[in-house]
Amino acid sequence: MATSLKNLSQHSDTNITDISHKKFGIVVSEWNEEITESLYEGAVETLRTHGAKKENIYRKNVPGSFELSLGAQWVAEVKEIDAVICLGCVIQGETKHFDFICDAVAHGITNVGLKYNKPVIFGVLTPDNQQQALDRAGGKHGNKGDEAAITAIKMLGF
Ligand SMILES: Nc1c(NC[C@H](O)[C@H](O)[C@H](O)CO)[nH]c(=O)[nH]c1=O
Ligand SMILES: CC(=O)[C@@H](O)COP(=O)(O)O
Repeated sequence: MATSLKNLSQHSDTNITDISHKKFGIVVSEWNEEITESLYEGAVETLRTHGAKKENIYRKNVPGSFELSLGAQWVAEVKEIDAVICLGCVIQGETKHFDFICDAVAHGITNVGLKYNKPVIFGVLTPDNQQQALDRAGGKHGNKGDEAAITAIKMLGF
């Protein structure tokens, strides 16, 4: 279902796992910082609301979304980390660069989760423009960071 038809921050709180002792790594791209900081705030707020301890949430910055995969690997290889959330925003430009980044980061993040057998969540916005990004980073369509955090929690409960 398209995000425009649902809210990223509306989710069922039923069957949410006890995460009071779980440790989360959040990898944040510094490109489009205004957006990614909002995603980060949404993710942390959601984790804390559902019981995660502040001291169990670790942040790792990377320059851009293309670097999220390696950043996720550096975090996922730490055995104490239970789940990794990757946050970024890749905005379409004039060239195919957008496609290459999005493809690389989607595949890269997937491979890290499979390699380390732990949830590595794709919290990357891929909008056509800045307004679409703002709408999904705490705007009218909710917050992708919130959605990513809920996804991590649900995966820990499976
Ligand atoms: N244009 C965007 C980028 N570009 C930078 C790449 O992610 C990468 O850092 C560079 O190609 C060097 O490897 N990154 C974003 O996250 N968002 C963009 O809109
Ligand atoms: C997604 C990007 O890397 C973007 O900033 C590149 O813009 P352009 O395709 O106009 O070079």
